[in-house]
Amino acid sequence: MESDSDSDGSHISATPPRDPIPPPPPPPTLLSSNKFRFRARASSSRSTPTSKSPKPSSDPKLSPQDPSPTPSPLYSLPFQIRGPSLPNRPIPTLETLPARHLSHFASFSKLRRPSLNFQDDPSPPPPPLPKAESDSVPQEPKGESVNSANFVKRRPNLIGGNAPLPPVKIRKCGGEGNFVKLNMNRSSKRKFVNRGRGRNSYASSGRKSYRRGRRRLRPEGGNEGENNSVCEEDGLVAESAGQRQKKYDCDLVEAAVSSARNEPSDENLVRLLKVVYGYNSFRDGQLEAIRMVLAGESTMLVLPTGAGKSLCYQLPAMVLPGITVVVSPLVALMIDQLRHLPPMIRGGLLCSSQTADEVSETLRQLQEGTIRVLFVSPERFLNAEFLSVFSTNLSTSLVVVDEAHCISEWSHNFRPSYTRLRASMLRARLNVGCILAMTATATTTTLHSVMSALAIPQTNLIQKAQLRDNLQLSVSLSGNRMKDLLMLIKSSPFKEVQSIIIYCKFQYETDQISRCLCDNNISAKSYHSGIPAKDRSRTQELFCSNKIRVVVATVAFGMGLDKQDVGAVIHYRLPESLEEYVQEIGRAGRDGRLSHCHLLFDDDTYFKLRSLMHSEGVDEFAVNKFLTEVFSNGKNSQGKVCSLVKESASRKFDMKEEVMLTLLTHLELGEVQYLCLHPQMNVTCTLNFHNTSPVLLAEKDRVVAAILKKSETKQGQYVFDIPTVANSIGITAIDLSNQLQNLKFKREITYEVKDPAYCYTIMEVPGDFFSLSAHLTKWLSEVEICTEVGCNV
Ligand SMILES: Nc1ncnc2c1ncn2[C@@H]1O[C@H](COP(=O)(O)OP(=O)(O)OP(=O)(O)O)[C@@H](O)[C@H]1O
Repeated sequence: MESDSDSDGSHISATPPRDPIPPPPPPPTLLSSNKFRFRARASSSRSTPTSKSPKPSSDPKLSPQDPSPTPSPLYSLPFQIRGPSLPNRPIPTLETLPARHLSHFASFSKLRRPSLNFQDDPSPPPPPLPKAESDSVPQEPKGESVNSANFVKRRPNLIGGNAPLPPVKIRKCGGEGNFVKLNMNRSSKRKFVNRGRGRNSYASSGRKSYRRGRRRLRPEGGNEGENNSVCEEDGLVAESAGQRQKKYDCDLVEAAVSSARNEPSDENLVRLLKVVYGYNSFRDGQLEAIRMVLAGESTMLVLPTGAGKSLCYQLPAMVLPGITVVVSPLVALMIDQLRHLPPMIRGGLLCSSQTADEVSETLRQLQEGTIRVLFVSPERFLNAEFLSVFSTNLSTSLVVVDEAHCISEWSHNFRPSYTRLRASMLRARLNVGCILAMTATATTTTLHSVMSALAIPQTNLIQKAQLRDNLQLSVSLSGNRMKDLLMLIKSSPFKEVQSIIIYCKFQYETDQISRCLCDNNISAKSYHSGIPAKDRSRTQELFCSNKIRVVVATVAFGMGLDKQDVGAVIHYRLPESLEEYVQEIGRAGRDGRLSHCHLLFDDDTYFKLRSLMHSEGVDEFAVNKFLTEVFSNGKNSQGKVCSLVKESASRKFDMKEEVMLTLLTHLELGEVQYLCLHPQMNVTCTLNFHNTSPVLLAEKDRVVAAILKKSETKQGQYVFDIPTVANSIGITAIDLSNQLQNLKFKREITYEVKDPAYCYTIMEVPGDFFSLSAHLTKWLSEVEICTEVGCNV
């Protein structure tokens, strides 16, 4: 019933509402060394005009006969599409340039639409795009809704201290790694067989096992995976993880950990790196970060995607005495990180897709000290059972906040529940002094707010250059995106690319495009937060093991994706901000090879996005109405759990869900604590009685009696609000759902729950709703302004 929201990525919100208003004064610069090395360049002299005539296509599905709407190039056209099935047709490109020429992050809303009169462009305009006529090429739907859900927030370490260190005990391991078993896979009939030599005992009891390293996943009795194709993790190291794993020598590892504990010198750390990972040297920024963490210094680490941030907590996790807690925004990301832990580090994860038994088992192993690295979602910090484990004598040495930019309301991935992650809270709840915040993308303002929330001194920022010379960027104006996308993908250089990610804005688009690609014999799958977690996870596996060529995804895909050989990223629509664009193209070419990033630009999306940015502002009246509803139970609700159904509230107040959650989080964590948020849950229950009559059952069971009292009956079914029934008999919603489970187990009832809702307890009713609404609205609009202008980037 409880929904942590950690499972689907749907809570990775889009940028908070924006308002294109003049920029605020720049916040203080952090460190002079922090500068991204992108250079702004509006146009490139490398552009080469082309004027080839279109030839008829031999591809029956794409017969370009119609000289229809001449695509207006924004700039000259260096980008040629040639292929057997296509005419020599230039895709009109805005620019083709390496990624390092990107300007500092800024909002796309600030992009000035380049003039189309070619006055800057001495070259003749390109020939018209030929019209492709194909049954399998659907036309762009007109008038799409833009309201889609897809728019998506010291105690010193003991090294060198006096505290006793636990003995260095390295798990005797072969090639096995950390298994992830989640009930999200329960419905799958497929079983994956671990080809490693052993298995981790910490794993909970799901049905599907994953193995770390190169995903050698073999479906039992299936064809897929028979060739055991391997997901390349590291283009720099030729040998496979399997080969590396064989080289583990537990005694050597134990000795290396022990030396690093006694003296965390560079030499000892490099030795540990070598014996555990097989790498000869640290990458830029890694050693610096590890040294800081081992010295108990909270650190902000900004390294590009694929630069090796994970190693900066994995290695300390082996050396530090207490456990390492890694906060991650997505279950898929946690699973991936868990899989990639070196086999000698025991890992565990807690997420909403696990059963109560799986959660209890993980917590038990945590208390026993079996788990060294625990992955959790930020919502977990609302969970009393989880926090109670840390109030015992469990020693936590390090908290890692992965994708730390989600903390900042100025960031493009702001996630309200990340706001909870403050140094004071972590210190109070986990008794931890050292925090490592990691991100690949952050503006100066984002960094500033993350570091201030986590009390990371400005001097403890490690930020390395984000040069990605191997990314070739291009843009084309597109009249019919679907058709142009197909042409693009079937033409050089994209047709030679094995792994491609296509980013879309809307969920329906991803499904539509993947179907269209499959119709055209291009293996593709869609990925968005509306797809069940197990299917998304399967899609990611298939992509990583090169069983499918294309993933068509919303923003939900890619954070933490460790696939080195993604050869192309195509943006089907303009992303909302340059920051988002940079993060998404960063998934290409992590193996250092030349990779291609193409953006299909169109006026429609540009104006639609721009108007969205104007229209998303929340007005004071709506905030006032929202507050009135939130506190509608007023003082009578003392200690009782109130709920606000997300979907209906969003419609009623015309507010996006993440704006509502932002407001609620502010009401909890602002200057005055007006409320206390609980985990989100489905609050509407529809129940059927089976064996015993409801009245008889109610005589023996007070829960049933309360249900009968507080329900509406609809066609013989009892419909009730879970918090209302729980409040009426003074139990928690969790207790209530446990009792319902019991009754279900005894075959007395069956029930279904729906309507995800924010749940909270009122701590204090605001005295003046008007001034609070004014304050909150002002705060939100400051966020908007700052996000709009890219905040001093
Ligand atoms: N010192 C090193 N030498 C060689 N390879 C390394 C080194 N450190 C890390 N790697 C490899 O680089 C790859 C990427 O590492 P990792 O996944 O930690 O990157 P990341 O920075 O966390 O990326 P993302 O931002 O996408 O999460 C991994 O395969 C890892 O084994």
